[in-house]
Amino acid sequence: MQHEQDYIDHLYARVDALRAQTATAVEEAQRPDGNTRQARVERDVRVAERSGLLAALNAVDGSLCFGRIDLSDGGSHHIGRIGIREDDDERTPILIDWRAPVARPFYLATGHTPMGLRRRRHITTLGRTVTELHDELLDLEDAERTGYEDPSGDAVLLASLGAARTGRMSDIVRTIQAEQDRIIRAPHSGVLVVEGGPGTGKTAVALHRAAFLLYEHREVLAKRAVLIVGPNPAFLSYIGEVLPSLGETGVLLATLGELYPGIEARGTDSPRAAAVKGRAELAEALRLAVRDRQQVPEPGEPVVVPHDDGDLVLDWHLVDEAREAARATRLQHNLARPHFAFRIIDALTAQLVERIGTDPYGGPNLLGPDDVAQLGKAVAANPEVHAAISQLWPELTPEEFVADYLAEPTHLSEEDAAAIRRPVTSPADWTPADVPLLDEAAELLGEDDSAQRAAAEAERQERIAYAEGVLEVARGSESFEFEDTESEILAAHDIIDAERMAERHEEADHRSAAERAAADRTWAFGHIIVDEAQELSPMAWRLLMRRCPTRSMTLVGDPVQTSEEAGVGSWEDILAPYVENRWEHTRLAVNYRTPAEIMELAGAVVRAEHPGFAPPSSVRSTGTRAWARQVTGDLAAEVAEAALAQTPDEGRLAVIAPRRLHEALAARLPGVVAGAEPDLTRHLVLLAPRQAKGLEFDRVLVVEPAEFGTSDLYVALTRATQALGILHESALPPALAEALDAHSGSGAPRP
Ligand SMILES: Nc1ncnc2c1ncn2[C@@H]1O[C@H](COP(=O)(O)OP(=O)(O)OP(=O)(O)O)[C@@H](O)[C@H]1O
Repeated sequence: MQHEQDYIDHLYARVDALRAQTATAVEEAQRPDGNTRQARVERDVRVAERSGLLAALNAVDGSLCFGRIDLSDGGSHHIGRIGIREDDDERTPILIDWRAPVARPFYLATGHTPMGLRRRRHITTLGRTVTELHDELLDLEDAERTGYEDPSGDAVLLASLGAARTGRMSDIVRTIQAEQDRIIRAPHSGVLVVEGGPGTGKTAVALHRAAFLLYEHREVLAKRAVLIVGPNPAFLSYIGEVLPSLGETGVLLATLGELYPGIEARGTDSPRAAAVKGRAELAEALRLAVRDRQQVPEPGEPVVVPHDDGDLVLDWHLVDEAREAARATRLQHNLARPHFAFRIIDALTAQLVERIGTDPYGGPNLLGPDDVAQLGKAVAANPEVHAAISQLWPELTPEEFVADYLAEPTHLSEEDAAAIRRPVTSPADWTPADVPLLDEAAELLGEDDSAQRAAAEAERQERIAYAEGVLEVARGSESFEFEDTESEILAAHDIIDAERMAERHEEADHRSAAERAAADRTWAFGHIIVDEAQELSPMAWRLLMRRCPTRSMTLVGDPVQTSEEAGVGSWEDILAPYVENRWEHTRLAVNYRTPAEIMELAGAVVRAEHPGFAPPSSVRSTGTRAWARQVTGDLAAEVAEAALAQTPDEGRLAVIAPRRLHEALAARLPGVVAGAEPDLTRHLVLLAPRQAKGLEFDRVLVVEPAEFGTSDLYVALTRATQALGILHESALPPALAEALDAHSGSGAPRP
């Protein structure tokens, strides 16, 4: 133990030295040092490089090193959250990043396939103090014993699974299991689907995969960013600390409702409305609705444009011709509009030329080319003409267009139109299901961004000039001790081309790639991870696929837990339109969260609907069975009483109840606000079943389960890591009652 303590002390001494050095460098670099270009360049380089390093060093403090592998050839490596090198001439690695190939046997080696290892050691620390060691012998011939042998090999895993929850997901880097490791390190390209029941570590694996990909493909991914899509804001805050704890910040976490810049979709739809808005047919309906906005007057009812030299007339024939010509460009609505306008202006000018220049004696038109050009300009500048063009082919923003469409939906059955008909009168009315419609509209309408593009090119030139200065400085600056020599922080030295450097650092824009991506609807992400992927509608998939033209994606989900009516039940249905059958499917089968006793109940509930259903097998049992109690008095009062009695001092309790009970419950539960985004860091949390998706708590009280659909009930029952109780007024769903009875045959505890 002392030996490990000494080693860890040495690692921390190195980290402290690096940190002090870095903090001073950041401080110095931030000091105003004149306004010259060179000074600005130097300062930006230093601040950017050192701040990134400092953030990573701070993130891993207290949990730096967690393992050691002893090799058959006598060597050994310590494994940690980041890589660190010694301050010597060889820059000897003294801590190996868990993502490096050298660390891989730590996760995969078995007695059967030892991968060159003699021993695997788990090091547990509290702050900087080593508290426990657990060794696994992988070479059974090896007679040497350390006294820390863990014959089962899973003491560290079981301790972490049984630990009290904090309301924030923690990383699993110490105990990644082999089946999970293979997914985390799977190749970057293509679509990988990870399916598994509740608690099988899908979310954990997805997040560690993001960290791994950022390490392995930093060059591309730091520039293009990784997008992680989760079901709701509470879930994102639940998982939000996992990547920073691994030293990674270059990731954008977002719900679907946040993926249209400028809109915060906080409104709610009825399940039926969300389902209709999510259907793929909406794409065609919107396309046709855009065409409907390109109008021609009825025959015999021309649009008349008042003019000093006599009214100008836009009849059916003339407008139709202009419209066909504009459509023939195959440009999006707003981009084709100038073509339409040009034809109309041309035709109106011809009318004027005809009227003004006609030779009363029958000769050729009296106007010369200059006169005609002059008239054309006057027509083009005429506000009445503009008004007529806008009436026939309006310039539309996606927001205006979708709001108009929702006020009067077209190209849908009357029933579907009625389900989604709703005025959008303020930005607060937008719902998450509207976001894919807005995005679709933006694609159909197009944006005349030629001015922005010219400005961007000018800015790019400026950046290249600036990067030349950056290179000068970067070449002279010292490197860091990160073991990862490919790290973005280090790589400034290797880059010889100022143009690439300009693209890569984009120093003129101080936002990170993730920040820039968040503000840009057309951003192409380097990789997209979708959690609870089964819930997304076909329209949402269209949006996500547009954000990832390379189709480098990891989709994790569990079709059995689908609760959204709009959700797509099968991976084939989701993916076939985009990648046909070119996608990998992989399954996780072990439940690390829910004890076996609870999982049996949850499995029975689903089996009542799907007889062949096999839930994932739980890795542990607690010996504590679930309990249920029928309430005859005031349900909210009894739930509150039970919740308060059982809220742990350490850890978390969730009450999962139908929304209709939330106000009554919130009134009785301290610190709980009905309708608000739940604060998961509180010891007691109130949730509707759908808000519970993806989350977990030490204890869970499920209230009135007869009001939940099967998948919602399955989700609710599988959230507990320790204990589950059920309180109900109405009869229990029969499958649940039966399963509880089977348990109580052996005496289920009733509090
Ligand atoms: N290898 C592991 N070591 C330690 N803990 C793990 C491991 N794998 C998973 N866990 C833990 O198991 C719990 C469930 O994991 P996670 O939330 O990722 O499951 P999930 O499959 O996404 O579940 P759900 O479908 O219910 O959302 C988490 O507490 C996670 O930290």
